[in-house]
Amino acid sequence: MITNKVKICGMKHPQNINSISLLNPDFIGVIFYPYSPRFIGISFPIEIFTTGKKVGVFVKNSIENILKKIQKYAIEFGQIHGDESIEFCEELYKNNVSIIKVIRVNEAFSVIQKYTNYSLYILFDTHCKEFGGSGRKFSWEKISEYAFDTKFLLSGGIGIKDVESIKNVFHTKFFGIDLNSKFEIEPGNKNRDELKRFYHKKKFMKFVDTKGFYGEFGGTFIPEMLWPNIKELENNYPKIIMEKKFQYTLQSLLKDFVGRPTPLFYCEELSKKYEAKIYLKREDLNHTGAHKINNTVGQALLAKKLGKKKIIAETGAGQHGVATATVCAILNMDCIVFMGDTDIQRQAINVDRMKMLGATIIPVKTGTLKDAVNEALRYWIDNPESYYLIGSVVGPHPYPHIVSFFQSIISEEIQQQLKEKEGCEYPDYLIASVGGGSNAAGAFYHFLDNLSVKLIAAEAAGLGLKTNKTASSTFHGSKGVLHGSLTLLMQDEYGQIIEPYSISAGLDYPGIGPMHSHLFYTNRAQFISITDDEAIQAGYELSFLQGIIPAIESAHSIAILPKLNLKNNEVVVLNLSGRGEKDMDSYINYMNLYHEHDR
Ligand SMILES: O=C(O)c1ccccc1NCC(=O)[C@H](O)[C@H](O)COP(=O)(O)O
Repeated sequence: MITNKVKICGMKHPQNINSISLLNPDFIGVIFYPYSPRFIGISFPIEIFTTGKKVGVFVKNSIENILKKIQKYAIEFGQIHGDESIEFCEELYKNNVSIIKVIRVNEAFSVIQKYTNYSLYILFDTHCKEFGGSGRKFSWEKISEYAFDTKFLLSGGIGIKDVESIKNVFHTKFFGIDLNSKFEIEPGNKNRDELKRFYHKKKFMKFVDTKGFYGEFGGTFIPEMLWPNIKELENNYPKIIMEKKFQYTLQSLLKDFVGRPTPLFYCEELSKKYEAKIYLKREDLNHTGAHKINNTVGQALLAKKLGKKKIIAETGAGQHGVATATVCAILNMDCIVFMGDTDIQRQAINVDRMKMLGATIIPVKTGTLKDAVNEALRYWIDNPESYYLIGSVVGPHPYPHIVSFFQSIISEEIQQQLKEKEGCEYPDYLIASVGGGSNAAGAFYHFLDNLSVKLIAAEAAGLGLKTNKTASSTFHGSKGVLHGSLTLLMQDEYGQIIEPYSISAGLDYPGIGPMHSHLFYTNRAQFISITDDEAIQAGYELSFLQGIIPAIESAHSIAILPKLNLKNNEVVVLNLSGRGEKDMDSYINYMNLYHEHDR
């Protein structure tokens, strides 16, 4: 389990506190122990704390002093480090102090019992003569002996290298971690960049287990011949992605080449119509016209680091193919794109774009996206020196994890932008369309554990749920293995894949990624099916109301709006995953047919 709570302890300079507050720690600790090099001083302007619950750290202090400090600085928690008597704790408790009792681990855990009635949390720290801030770890195995109900934080020498082991602490009372000296430039002065990297890494390892399962979905179900390729990727990706240099190159490209951050646009007319506050996350404004490039930049850099020179990719709507060809062009890599011939016809302009960017297109006979994936996997078996750059949160582990992580920039930005615009980091509703599910995975990512955010996934119902022309994988799907992972897919009684259909080339995939299957099974996200008709109408509505022609994939999300019972002032964020130029023929043909039918 990876816990969400982080306490950052021991800053003593106002400027430093200010900049660390911007990372939104859950708790900020200041030290009132004069013998500590992190002692906050006698008169400190503590009103500068902007976020996080304030924790005062006290060692062998008197009750009177503790209460005075707590009152003066409006402190919310008293962390006590001495060998306090039970009467001492009781007195603080009676004075409404929320106690964090520190247990220096070399004591028998039975000693904790007497404190549990009066402490809100226990903080386990390494036993040392300084009482805290030693930078030394204790053996976390000992924690398995802890059997009381009070939640605990882990502390003592925790650094950036510990993220993996934190994730492997399985204890129901494990509540948070405390960071201190391992993130310092000098005592009392925290290194914001290092802390940022820690947060980043912690978020990265969230949700998926080490074998690539999201709950019961995911994993690696592949032919033996692919095993070495997958293992090479699995063994190297966390290390490479977390490297400072890799992150620097990735962030620079996202900013200067892709054009991030994309705007969060308030839609006045849509908001009036649906009586809510509706925002669009403008992924359509990315270079190449969709969210797909967030992932291709990341994976192509990863491939380069692995020493690969040739990229292979599949594409449905052509957006992933174009994004891959674009990145290969700028990074000077060979690019082969597999594409179903049905899609080649529907997305002719994207085919031309890929060719112009230098990619080789391999048509897959009588096929769409699923056939393109099959063919790409076959090619990869025969050409293991190449890198398979998957475009959605599908495929064997670690692909769903890698793709969702590279797309998580979407929700990271939404959080920051909502804070600026609404003063709150999260919306009431977050809506995104799901084919394989990469744009939705990115838009949901940082909100997954905030249960007050209602996650809505728009699936393609095609001509209707009751027809055989549909791509609603949750409605028609059952558990099975698709393209290397256990997930929900549309299959017949013999386990053969049912051909999906949607007017949107990007949504007619016969399954959804394992993360989405898990969100569906656990009811964390609601999946709503949208017909071609509804999507096209919604695409026209967004065009004339807001001046934005959406990709038909994204129009499925717009079509969700009338289906929600929105209340005034509820904040809705819709991920506008792509722009509609590539779909002009489909829009126009559909409307012509519609009007012919009317006549
Ligand atoms: O940090 C100090 O100097 C300190 C001194 C005396 C008592 C407590 C102190 N720190 C408060 C903490 O709870 C620390 O964050 C905890 O001991 C972990 O520190 P570290 O080992 O440096 O990560």
